[in-house]
Amino acid sequence: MPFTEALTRHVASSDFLRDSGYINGKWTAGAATGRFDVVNPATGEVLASLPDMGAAETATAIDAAYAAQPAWAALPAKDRSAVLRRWFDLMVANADALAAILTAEMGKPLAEARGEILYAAAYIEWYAEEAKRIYGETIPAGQTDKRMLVIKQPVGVVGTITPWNFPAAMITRKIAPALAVGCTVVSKPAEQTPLTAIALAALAERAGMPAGVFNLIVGVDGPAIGRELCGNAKVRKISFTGSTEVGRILMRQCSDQIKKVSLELGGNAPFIVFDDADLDAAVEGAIASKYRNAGQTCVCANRIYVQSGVYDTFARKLAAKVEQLSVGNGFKSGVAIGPLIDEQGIAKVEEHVRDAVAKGAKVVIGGNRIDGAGTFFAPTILTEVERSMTVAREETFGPVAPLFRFETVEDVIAQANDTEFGLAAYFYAGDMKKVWRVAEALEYGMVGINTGLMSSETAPFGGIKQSGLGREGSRHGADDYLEMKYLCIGNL
Ligand SMILES: NC(=O)C1=CN([C@@H]2O[C@H](COP(=O)(O)OP(=O)(O)OC[C@H]3O[C@@H](n4cnc5c(N)ncnc54)[C@H](OP(=O)(O)O)[C@@H]3O)[C@@H](O)[C@H]2O)C=CC1
Ligand SMILES: O=C(O)CCCC(=O)O
Repeated sequence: MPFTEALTRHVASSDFLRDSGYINGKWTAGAATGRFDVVNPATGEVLASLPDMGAAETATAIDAAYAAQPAWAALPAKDRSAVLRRWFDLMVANADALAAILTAEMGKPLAEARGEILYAAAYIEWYAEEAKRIYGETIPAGQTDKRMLVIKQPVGVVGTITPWNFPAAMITRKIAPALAVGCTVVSKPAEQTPLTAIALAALAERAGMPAGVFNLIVGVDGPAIGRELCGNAKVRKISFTGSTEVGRILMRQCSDQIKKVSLELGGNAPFIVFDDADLDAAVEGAIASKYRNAGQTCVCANRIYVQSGVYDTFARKLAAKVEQLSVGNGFKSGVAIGPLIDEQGIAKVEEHVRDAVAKGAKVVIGGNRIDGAGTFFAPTILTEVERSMTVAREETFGPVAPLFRFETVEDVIAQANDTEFGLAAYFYAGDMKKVWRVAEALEYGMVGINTGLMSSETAPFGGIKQSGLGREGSRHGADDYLEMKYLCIGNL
Protein backbone atom coordinates (compact mmCIF):
# COMPACT_ATOMS: atom_id res chain seq x y z
CA MET A 1 0.00 0.00 0.00
CA PRO A 2 1.90 3.10 -1.17
CA PHE A 3 -0.26 5.53 0.83
CA THR A 4 -0.99 5.04 4.50
CA GLU A 5 -4.06 6.01 6.49
CA ALA A 6 -1.96 8.84 7.98
CA LEU A 7 -2.23 10.48 4.56
CA THR A 8 -5.59 9.29 3.26
CA ARG A 9 -7.36 10.55 6.39
CA HIS A 10 -6.55 14.04 5.05
CA VAL A 11 -6.87 13.53 1.31
CA ALA A 12 -8.65 10.93 -0.83
CA SER A 13 -5.95 8.70 -2.28
CA SER A 14 -7.59 8.63 -5.69
CA ASP A 15 -7.52 12.41 -6.16
CA PHE A 16 -3.99 13.37 -7.16
CA LEU A 17 -1.86 10.86 -5.38
CA ARG A 18 0.26 8.63 -7.60
CA ASP A 19 2.98 6.33 -6.36
CA SER A 20 5.64 7.08 -8.97
CA GLY A 21 7.35 9.71 -11.07
CA TYR A 22 5.95 11.01 -14.35
CA ILE A 23 7.92 10.56 -17.57
CA ASN A 24 6.75 11.19 -21.12
CA GLY A 25 3.12 11.37 -20.07
CA LYS A 26 3.24 8.08 -18.11
CA TRP A 27 3.25 7.39 -14.38
CA THR A 28 6.32 5.23 -13.98
CA ALA A 29 9.10 4.22 -11.62
CA GLY A 30 11.41 3.36 -14.51
CA ALA A 31 13.89 0.70 -13.46
CA ALA A 32 13.93 1.82 -9.82
CA THR A 33 13.87 -1.09 -7.37
CA GLY A 34 14.36 0.64 -4.01
CA ARG A 35 11.73 2.72 -2.23
CA PHE A 36 11.73 5.59 0.23
CA ASP A 37 9.26 6.81 2.84
CA VAL A 38 7.61 10.20 3.04
CA VAL A 39 7.08 11.22 6.67
CA ASN A 40 4.83 13.74 8.41
CA PRO A 41 7.23 15.88 10.48
CA ALA A 42 4.47 16.75 12.94
CA THR A 43 3.83 13.15 13.96
CA GLY A 44 6.67 11.04 12.59
CA GLU A 45 4.07 8.90 10.79
CA VAL A 46 4.90 7.41 7.40
CA LEU A 47 2.56 8.87 4.76
CA ALA A 48 3.71 7.06 1.66
CA SER A 49 6.32 4.81 0.16
CA LEU A 50 7.64 5.88 -3.25
CA PRO A 51 10.09 4.42 -5.77
CA ASP A 52 13.60 5.75 -5.40
CA MET A 53 14.28 6.95 -8.94
CA GLY A 54 17.78 8.01 -9.94
CA ALA A 55 20.17 8.85 -12.76
CA ALA A 56 18.82 6.27 -15.25
CA GLU A 57 15.23 7.51 -14.93
CA THR A 58 16.47 11.10 -15.13
CA ALA A 59 18.20 10.31 -18.42
CA THR A 60 14.98 8.78 -19.78
CA ALA A 61 13.02 11.85 -18.71
CA ILE A 62 15.58 14.13 -20.36
CA ASP A 63 15.20 12.18 -23.63
CA ALA A 64 11.42 12.63 -23.42
CA ALA A 65 11.72 16.34 -22.69
CA TYR A 66 14.21 16.75 -25.53
CA ALA A 67 11.93 14.99 -28.00
CA ALA A 68 8.87 16.97 -26.91
CA GLN A 69 10.50 20.40 -26.90
CA PRO A 70 10.39 21.40 -30.61
CA ALA A 71 6.65 20.71 -30.97
CA TRP A 72 5.84 22.44 -27.68
CA ALA A 73 7.90 25.49 -28.68
CA ALA A 74 6.27 25.53 -32.11
CA LEU A 75 2.75 25.79 -30.68
CA PRO A 76 1.23 29.26 -30.88
CA ALA A 77 1.88 31.00 -27.57
CA LYS A 78 -1.87 31.20 -27.09
CA ASP A 79 -2.10 27.39 -27.06
CA ARG A 80 0.68 26.97 -24.48
CA SER A 81 -1.00 29.68 -22.48
CA ALA A 82 -4.32 27.83 -22.56
CA VAL A 83 -2.75 24.66 -21.09
CA LEU A 84 -1.16 26.68 -18.30
CA ARG A 85 -4.42 28.49 -17.64
CA ARG A 86 -6.30 25.19 -17.29
CA TRP A 87 -3.61 23.98 -14.90
CA PHE A 88 -3.99 27.16 -12.84
CA ASP A 89 -7.79 26.73 -12.73
CA LEU A 90 -7.41 23.12 -11.56
CA MET A 91 -5.01 24.14 -8.80
CA VAL A 92 -7.38 26.80 -7.53
CA ALA A 93 -10.38 24.46 -7.71
CA ASN A 94 -8.47 21.82 -5.74
CA ALA A 95 -6.61 24.13 -3.37
CA ASP A 96 -7.97 22.48 -0.22
CA ALA A 97 -6.84 18.97 -1.18
CA LEU A 98 -3.45 20.22 -2.36
CA ALA A 99 -3.00 22.14 0.89
CA ALA A 100 -3.75 19.01 2.89
CA ILE A 101 -1.07 17.05 1.02
CA LEU A 102 1.39 19.89 1.58
CA THR A 103 0.67 20.17 5.30
CA ALA A 104 0.90 16.41 5.73
CA GLU A 105 4.37 16.09 4.23
CA MET A 106 5.89 19.45 5.13
CA GLY A 107 4.13 20.52 8.31
CA LYS A 108 3.17 24.16 7.73
CA PRO A 109 -0.27 25.12 9.10
CA LEU A 110 -3.15 24.29 6.77
CA ALA A 111 -4.16 27.92 6.15
CA GLU A 112 -0.56 28.78 5.31
CA ALA A 113 -0.37 25.73 3.03
CA ARG A 114 -3.51 26.87 1.22
CA GLY A 115 -1.90 30.30 0.87
CA GLU A 116 1.14 28.66 -0.69
CA ILE A 117 -0.99 26.70 -3.16
CA LEU A 118 -2.69 29.90 -4.33
CA TYR A 119 0.67 31.67 -4.45
CA ALA A 120 2.09 28.76 -6.48
CA ALA A 121 -0.91 28.84 -8.82
CA ALA A 122 -0.47 32.59 -9.28
CA TYR A 123 2.89 31.98 -11.00
CA ILE A 124 1.15 29.70 -13.47
CA GLU A 125 -1.56 32.27 -14.13
CA TRP A 126 1.00 35.05 -14.49
CA TYR A 127 3.13 33.14 -17.01
CA ALA A 128 0.08 31.88 -18.89
CA GLU A 129 -0.47 35.57 -19.57
CA GLU A 130 3.19 36.43 -20.18
CA ALA A 131 3.46 33.57 -22.72
CA LYS A 132 1.63 35.82 -25.19
CA ARG A 133 3.93 38.78 -24.60
CA ILE A 134 7.42 37.54 -25.43
CA TYR A 135 8.42 40.43 -27.64
CA GLY A 136 11.59 40.93 -29.66
CA GLU A 137 12.92 44.26 -30.82
CA THR A 138 14.03 46.15 -33.89
CA ILE A 139 17.25 48.14 -33.87
CA PRO A 140 17.84 51.19 -36.07
CA ALA A 141 20.61 49.98 -38.42
CA GLY A 142 23.75 51.98 -39.14
CA GLN A 143 23.61 51.21 -42.89
CA THR A 144 20.71 51.85 -45.23
CA ASP A 145 20.81 48.38 -46.81
CA LYS A 146 20.54 46.56 -43.48
CA ARG A 147 17.81 45.79 -40.99
CA MET A 148 18.59 44.58 -37.47
CA LEU A 149 16.31 42.81 -35.08
CA VAL A 150 16.25 40.53 -32.04
CA ILE A 151 14.02 37.51 -31.58
CA LYS A 152 13.69 35.49 -28.38
CA GLN A 153 13.64 31.70 -28.34
CA PRO A 154 13.30 29.11 -25.54
CA VAL A 155 16.60 27.79 -24.14
CA GLY A 156 15.43 24.17 -24.57
CA VAL A 157 15.24 21.44 -21.91
CA VAL A 158 15.37 22.76 -18.34
CA GLY A 159 16.23 20.76 -15.20
CA THR A 160 14.74 22.07 -11.96
CA ILE A 161 15.79 21.05 -8.45
CA THR A 162 13.70 22.40 -5.59
CA PRO A 163 13.60 22.34 -1.77
CA TRP A 164 11.04 21.21 0.78
CA ASN A 165 10.19 24.55 2.39
CA PHE A 166 7.79 25.64 -0.40
CA PRO A 167 6.95 22.31 -2.06
CA ALA A 168 4.51 23.87 -4.55
CA ALA A 169 5.61 27.46 -5.15
CA MET A 170 9.28 26.71 -5.74
CA ILE A 171 8.31 24.33 -8.53
CA THR A 172 5.74 26.51 -10.26
CA ARG A 173 7.82 29.65 -10.25
CA LYS A 174 10.48 27.81 -12.24
CA ILE A 175 8.43 25.65 -14.54
CA ALA A 176 5.64 28.13 -15.32
CA PRO A 177 7.96 30.61 -17.07
CA ALA A 178 9.93 27.76 -18.65
CA LEU A 179 6.83 26.09 -20.11
CA ALA A 180 5.24 29.40 -21.07
CA VAL A 181 8.10 30.37 -23.36
CA GLY A 182 8.43 26.90 -24.96
CA CYS A 183 10.97 25.03 -22.84
CA THR A 184 10.28 21.51 -21.55
CA VAL A 185 11.17 20.42 -18.04
CA VAL A 186 12.57 17.60 -15.93
CA SER A 187 11.79 18.38 -12.32
CA LYS A 188 13.23 16.92 -9.11
CA PRO A 189 11.49 17.91 -5.86
CA ALA A 190 13.05 17.50 -2.41
CA GLU A 191 12.93 13.98 -1.02
CA GLN A 192 10.89 15.21 1.97
CA THR A 193 8.08 16.69 -0.17
CA PRO A 194 7.50 14.69 -3.37
CA LEU A 195 3.73 14.26 -2.89
CA THR A 196 2.85 17.89 -3.57
CA ALA A 197 4.98 17.73 -6.73
CA ILE A 198 3.20 14.54 -7.79
CA ALA A 199 -0.18 16.20 -7.24
CA LEU A 200 0.91 19.17 -9.39
CA ALA A 201 1.98 16.79 -12.16
CA ALA A 202 -1.35 14.94 -11.93
CA LEU A 203 -3.18 18.23 -12.41
CA ALA A 204 -0.87 19.22 -15.28
CA GLU A 205 -1.78 15.94 -16.96
CA ARG A 206 -5.46 16.66 -16.40
CA ALA A 207 -4.95 20.14 -17.87
CA GLY A 208 -3.77 18.58 -21.14
CA MET A 209 0.00 19.04 -20.87
CA PRO A 210 1.42 17.05 -23.82
CA ALA A 211 3.57 14.00 -23.05
CA GLY A 212 7.20 14.80 -22.31
CA VAL A 213 6.66 18.51 -21.67
CA PHE A 214 6.74 18.21 -17.87
CA ASN A 215 8.52 15.23 -16.33
CA LEU A 216 8.95 14.45 -12.66
CA ILE A 217 11.61 12.35 -10.94
CA VAL A 218 11.15 11.36 -7.28
CA GLY A 219 14.07 9.94 -5.33
CA VAL A 220 16.55 10.46 -2.53
CA ASP A 221 19.81 10.56 -4.44
CA GLY A 222 19.91 14.29 -5.15
CA PRO A 223 23.61 14.23 -6.12
CA ALA A 224 23.11 11.46 -8.73
CA ILE A 225 20.03 13.09 -10.24
CA GLY A 226 21.80 16.46 -10.18
CA ARG A 227 24.89 15.04 -11.93
CA GLU A 228 22.72 13.63 -14.73
CA LEU A 229 20.83 16.90 -15.16
CA CYS A 230 24.05 18.95 -15.18
CA GLY A 231 26.09 16.51 -17.25
CA ASN A 232 23.55 15.58 -19.94
CA ALA A 233 24.12 17.78 -22.98
CA LYS A 234 20.41 17.70 -23.90
CA VAL A 235 19.68 19.85 -20.83
CA ARG A 236 20.41 23.50 -21.59
CA LYS A 237 19.64 25.05 -18.25
CA ILE A 238 19.46 24.23 -14.54
CA SER A 239 17.22 26.16 -12.19
CA PHE A 240 17.79 25.48 -8.49
CA THR A 241 16.47 26.70 -5.17
CA GLY A 242 18.16 25.48 -2.00
CA SER A 243 21.35 25.82 0.00
CA THR A 244 24.30 27.87 -1.23
CA GLU A 245 26.47 24.79 -0.73
CA VAL A 246 24.48 22.72 -3.26
CA GLY A 247 24.12 25.74 -5.58
CA ARG A 248 27.91 25.94 -5.73
CA ILE A 249 28.16 22.23 -6.65
CA LEU A 250 25.58 22.60 -9.42
CA MET A 251 27.25 25.70 -10.84
CA ARG A 252 30.57 23.86 -10.91
CA GLN A 253 28.98 20.85 -12.63
CA CYS A 254 27.32 23.11 -15.20
CA SER A 255 30.58 24.85 -16.02
CA ASP A 256 31.84 21.94 -18.19
CA GLN A 257 29.13 22.62 -20.76
CA ILE A 258 28.73 26.34 -19.96
CA LYS A 259 25.15 25.46 -19.09
CA LYS A 260 22.89 28.30 -18.03
CA VAL A 261 22.02 28.41 -14.34
CA SER A 262 19.44 30.19 -12.21
CA LEU A 263 20.21 29.90 -8.51
CA GLU A 264 18.04 30.98 -5.61
CA LEU A 265 20.19 30.25 -2.57
CA GLY A 266 20.56 30.98 1.09
CA GLY A 267 19.92 34.33 2.75
CA ASN A 268 20.83 36.09 5.97
CA ALA A 269 18.21 38.81 5.94
CA PRO A 270 18.66 41.85 8.15
CA PHE A 271 15.45 43.37 9.54
CA ILE A 272 16.20 46.90 10.77
CA VAL A 273 13.99 48.93 13.10
CA PHE A 274 14.93 52.62 13.28
CA ASP A 275 13.84 54.75 16.21
CA ASP A 276 11.42 56.77 14.04
CA ALA A 277 9.59 53.61 12.91
CA ASP A 278 5.98 52.80 13.70
CA LEU A 279 6.89 50.18 16.34
CA ASP A 280 3.60 48.30 16.28
CA ALA A 281 3.84 47.96 12.51
CA ALA A 282 7.47 46.85 12.87
CA VAL A 283 6.43 44.16 15.36
CA GLU A 284 3.73 42.91 12.97
CA GLY A 285 6.25 42.90 10.13
CA ALA A 286 8.82 41.04 12.22
CA ILE A 287 6.29 38.38 13.17
CA ALA A 288 5.28 37.90 9.54
CA SER A 289 8.82 37.85 8.24
CA LYS A 290 10.43 35.81 11.01
CA TYR A 291 7.82 33.22 11.96
CA ARG A 292 6.18 32.51 8.58
CA ASN A 293 6.79 28.83 7.78
CA ALA A 294 8.37 28.46 11.26
CA GLY A 295 11.29 30.58 10.05
CA GLN A 296 12.16 28.11 7.28
CA THR A 297 12.25 30.65 4.50
CA CYS A 298 15.30 32.00 2.71
CA VAL A 299 13.87 35.52 2.81
CA CYS A 300 12.88 35.44 6.48
CA ALA A 301 14.42 37.91 8.93
CA ASN A 302 17.57 36.26 10.26
CA ARG A 303 19.12 39.22 12.12
CA ILE A 304 16.88 41.83 13.72
CA TYR A 305 18.68 45.16 14.31
CA VAL A 306 16.91 47.58 16.64
CA GLN A 307 18.10 51.14 17.31
CA SER A 308 19.04 51.50 20.97
CA GLY A 309 16.36 54.13 21.84
CA VAL A 310 13.54 51.66 21.01
CA TYR A 311 15.33 48.36 21.68
CA ASP A 312 13.69 47.49 24.99
CA THR A 313 10.21 48.59 23.93
CA PHE A 314 10.46 46.64 20.66
CA ALA A 315 11.66 43.51 22.49
CA ARG A 316 8.76 43.76 24.97
CA LYS A 317 6.13 44.30 22.27
CA LEU A 318 7.54 41.49 20.13
CA ALA A 319 7.57 39.08 23.08
CA ALA A 320 3.92 39.90 23.86
CA LYS A 321 2.94 38.88 20.32
CA VAL A 322 5.21 35.84 20.10
CA GLU A 323 3.72 34.52 23.32
CA GLN A 324 0.41 34.21 21.49
CA LEU A 325 1.77 32.08 18.63
CA SER A 326 0.42 28.59 18.98
CA VAL A 327 2.75 25.72 18.03
CA GLY A 328 1.44 22.35 16.89
CA ASN A 329 0.25 20.01 14.18
CA GLY A 330 -0.62 22.10 11.12
CA PHE A 331 -3.99 20.37 10.80
CA LYS A 332 -5.11 21.74 14.18
CA SER A 333 -7.07 24.96 13.90
CA GLY A 334 -5.42 28.07 15.34
CA VAL A 335 -1.89 26.70 14.98
CA ALA A 336 0.53 29.37 13.73
CA ILE A 337 3.79 27.43 13.83
CA GLY A 338 4.23 23.87 12.64
CA PRO A 339 7.19 21.53 13.05
CA LEU A 340 10.63 22.00 11.57
CA ILE A 341 11.25 19.76 8.62
CA ASP A 342 13.44 17.12 10.27
CA GLU A 343 15.99 16.28 12.99
CA GLN A 344 18.80 17.92 11.02
CA GLY A 345 16.80 21.14 10.80
CA ILE A 346 16.02 21.24 14.51
CA ALA A 347 19.61 20.37 15.46
CA LYS A 348 20.86 23.42 13.53
CA VAL A 349 18.42 25.70 15.35
CA GLU A 350 19.38 24.23 18.74
CA GLU A 351 23.05 24.78 17.97
CA HIS A 352 22.51 28.43 16.98
CA VAL A 353 20.66 29.12 20.23
CA ARG A 354 23.23 27.26 22.32
CA ASP A 355 26.09 29.20 20.71
CA ALA A 356 24.36 32.57 21.24
CA VAL A 357 23.57 31.84 24.88
CA ALA A 358 27.11 30.61 25.55
CA LYS A 359 28.41 33.93 24.20
CA GLY A 360 26.10 36.07 26.35
CA ALA A 361 22.69 36.31 24.63
CA LYS A 362 19.57 36.25 26.83
CA VAL A 363 16.53 34.08 26.06
CA VAL A 364 13.41 36.26 26.42
CA ILE A 365 11.00 33.58 25.33
CA GLY A 366 11.28 30.02 23.99
CA GLY A 367 14.81 28.75 23.38
CA ASN A 368 14.08 25.06 23.36
CA ARG A 369 12.70 22.13 21.45
CA ILE A 370 9.21 20.99 22.46
CA ASP A 371 9.20 17.43 23.77
CA GLY A 372 7.08 14.72 22.18
CA ALA A 373 6.58 13.33 18.69
CA GLY A 374 7.48 15.69 15.88
CA THR A 375 10.22 18.26 15.40
CA PHE A 376 8.75 21.33 17.11
CA PHE A 377 10.82 24.28 18.32
CA ALA A 378 9.35 26.99 20.53
CA PRO A 379 9.21 30.45 18.94
CA THR A 380 12.21 32.20 20.43
CA ILE A 381 13.50 35.72 21.04
CA LEU A 382 17.12 36.37 21.98
CA THR A 383 18.37 39.75 23.19
CA GLU A 384 21.88 41.18 23.63
CA VAL A 385 22.97 39.38 20.51
CA GLU A 386 26.42 40.21 19.13
CA ARG A 387 28.10 39.83 15.76
CA SER A 388 30.50 37.14 17.08
CA MET A 389 27.58 34.69 17.38
CA THR A 390 26.72 32.11 14.71
CA VAL A 391 23.22 33.60 14.30
CA ALA A 392 24.87 36.72 12.88
CA ARG A 393 26.56 34.83 10.07
CA GLU A 394 24.51 31.75 9.21
CA GLU A 395 20.92 31.21 8.14
CA THR A 396 19.15 29.68 11.18
CA PHE A 397 16.11 28.40 9.24
CA GLY A 398 13.96 28.22 12.36
CA PRO A 399 11.70 30.35 14.61
CA VAL A 400 14.47 32.27 16.38
CA ALA A 401 14.53 36.09 16.45
CA PRO A 402 17.95 37.42 17.53
CA LEU A 403 17.81 41.12 18.46
CA PHE A 404 20.99 43.15 17.82
CA ARG A 405 21.35 46.69 19.19
CA PHE A 406 22.67 49.52 16.98
CA GLU A 407 23.30 53.27 17.32
CA THR A 408 23.64 54.95 13.91
CA VAL A 409 22.48 54.54 10.32
CA GLU A 410 26.08 54.07 9.10
CA ASP A 411 26.73 51.43 11.74
CA VAL A 412 23.63 49.36 10.90
CA ILE A 413 24.18 49.54 7.16
CA ALA A 414 27.73 48.28 7.63
CA GLN A 415 26.53 45.42 9.85
CA ALA A 416 23.63 44.53 7.55
CA ASN A 417 25.95 44.33 4.54
CA ASP A 418 28.64 42.38 6.40
CA THR A 419 27.67 39.00 4.95
CA GLU A 420 28.36 36.99 1.82
CA PHE A 421 24.59 36.73 1.28
CA GLY A 422 22.40 39.30 -0.49
CA LEU A 423 18.86 38.00 -0.90
CA ALA A 424 16.30 40.01 1.13
CA ALA A 425 16.53 42.87 3.63
CA TYR A 426 13.83 44.77 5.51
CA PHE A 427 13.68 48.02 7.38
CA TYR A 428 11.15 50.16 9.20
CA ALA A 429 11.66 53.95 9.28
CA GLY A 430 9.59 57.13 9.07
CA ASP A 431 11.84 59.76 7.53
CA MET A 432 11.71 59.62 3.71
CA LYS A 433 15.28 60.83 3.29
CA LYS A 434 16.47 57.95 5.43
CA VAL A 435 14.20 55.53 3.57
CA TRP A 436 15.88 56.31 0.24
CA ARG A 437 19.38 56.38 1.70
CA VAL A 438 19.04 53.01 3.42
CA ALA A 439 17.18 51.37 0.51
CA GLU A 440 19.98 52.32 -1.86
CA ALA A 441 22.79 51.34 0.52
CA LEU A 442 21.58 47.82 1.35
CA GLU A 443 23.38 45.25 -0.82
CA TYR A 444 20.40 42.96 -1.42
CA GLY A 445 18.29 41.84 -4.37
CA MET A 446 15.05 42.69 -2.55
CA VAL A 447 14.30 45.28 0.13
CA GLY A 448 11.05 45.44 2.09
CA ILE A 449 10.40 48.95 3.42
CA ASN A 450 7.85 49.14 6.23
CA THR A 451 6.67 45.64 5.33
CA GLY A 452 7.74 42.16 6.36
CA LEU A 453 6.28 40.37 3.34
CA MET A 454 7.10 41.26 -0.25
CA SER A 455 6.89 38.05 -2.29
CA SER A 456 4.61 38.23 -5.30
CA GLU A 457 4.40 36.57 -8.69
CA THR A 458 4.37 40.08 -10.17
CA ALA A 459 7.79 41.04 -8.75
CA PRO A 460 11.36 39.87 -9.48
CA PHE A 461 12.47 37.52 -6.68
CA GLY A 462 16.20 36.85 -6.38
CA GLY A 463 19.48 37.70 -4.77
CA ILE A 464 22.95 39.09 -5.32
CA LYS A 465 26.36 37.99 -3.95
CA GLN A 466 26.26 34.33 -2.84
CA SER A 467 22.45 34.32 -2.66
CA GLY A 468 22.17 33.50 -6.31
CA LEU A 469 21.77 34.36 -9.95
CA GLY A 470 18.70 35.33 -11.93
CA ARG A 471 15.19 36.41 -11.03
CA GLU A 472 11.93 34.51 -10.65
CA GLY A 473 8.47 36.01 -11.13
CA SER A 474 7.49 39.21 -12.97
CA ARG A 475 8.15 39.84 -16.65
CA HIS A 476 11.88 39.46 -15.92
CA GLY A 477 11.39 35.84 -14.82
CA ALA A 478 10.66 34.77 -18.40
CA ASP A 479 14.01 36.14 -19.63
CA ASP A 480 15.86 33.49 -17.64
CA TYR A 481 14.35 30.82 -19.94
CA LEU A 482 14.92 32.67 -23.22
CA GLU A 483 17.86 33.10 -25.55
CA MET A 484 18.22 36.29 -27.54
CA LYS A 485 18.97 35.88 -31.22
CA TYR A 486 20.21 38.86 -33.22
CA LEU A 487 19.19 38.85 -36.88
CA CYS A 488 20.93 41.10 -39.35
CA ILE A 489 19.37 41.29 -42.81
CA GLY A 490 21.69 42.74 -45.42
CA ASN A 491 21.71 43.65 -49.07
CA LEU A 492 18.26 45.23 -48.98
N1 LIG B 1 17.02 28.99 -0.47
C1 LIG B 1 16.11 28.24 0.08
O1 LIG B 1 14.93 28.43 -0.11
C2 LIG B 1 16.51 27.09 0.91
C3 LIG B 1 17.63 27.11 1.69
N2 LIG B 1 17.94 26.03 2.42
C4 LIG B 1 19.11 26.10 3.31
O2 LIG B 1 19.84 24.90 3.18
C5 LIG B 1 19.92 24.24 4.44
C6 LIG B 1 19.89 22.73 4.21
O3 LIG B 1 18.63 22.33 3.66
P1 LIG B 1 18.56 21.15 2.60
O4 LIG B 1 17.20 20.66 2.44
O5 LIG B 1 19.61 20.16 2.98
O6 LIG B 1 18.94 21.91 1.23
P2 LIG B 1 19.63 21.33 -0.05
O7 LIG B 1 20.20 22.46 -0.81
O8 LIG B 1 20.53 20.21 0.30
O9 LIG B 1 18.42 20.64 -0.88
C7 LIG B 1 17.64 21.30 -1.82
C8 LIG B 1 17.43 20.40 -3.04
O10 LIG B 1 18.68 20.05 -3.62
C9 LIG B 1 18.80 18.63 -3.76
N3 LIG B 1 20.21 18.26 -3.64
C10 LIG B 1 20.93 18.03 -2.52
N4 LIG B 1 22.22 17.78 -2.84
C11 LIG B 1 22.30 17.84 -4.19
C12 LIG B 1 23.36 17.68 -5.13
N5 LIG B 1 24.61 17.42 -4.75
N6 LIG B 1 23.08 17.82 -6.43
C13 LIG B 1 21.84 18.09 -6.85
N7 LIG B 1 20.79 18.27 -6.00
C14 LIG B 1 21.02 18.15 -4.69
C15 LIG B 1 17.92 18.10 -2.66
O11 LIG B 1 17.60 16.78 -2.93
P3 LIG B 1 17.25 15.76 -1.75
O12 LIG B 1 16.05 16.30 -1.11
O13 LIG B 1 17.03 14.48 -2.43
O14 LIG B 1 18.44 15.78 -0.84
C16 LIG B 1 16.74 19.07 -2.73
O15 LIG B 1 15.91 18.73 -3.82
C17 LIG B 1 18.75 24.79 5.25
O16 LIG B 1 18.96 24.71 6.63
C18 LIG B 1 18.70 26.21 4.77
O17 LIG B 1 19.63 26.99 5.46
C19 LIG B 1 17.17 24.90 2.37
C20 LIG B 1 16.06 24.82 1.62
C21 LIG B 1 15.61 25.95 0.85
O1 LIG C 1 13.18 30.39 -1.18
C1 LIG C 1 12.40 30.38 -0.23
O2 LIG C 1 12.67 30.18 0.95
C2 LIG C 1 11.01 30.53 -0.56
C3 LIG C 1 10.65 31.93 -0.70
C4 LIG C 1 9.22 32.03 -0.49
C5 LIG C 1 8.72 33.28 -1.05
O3 LIG C 1 8.53 33.32 -2.26
O4 LIG C 1 8.52 34.21 -0.29
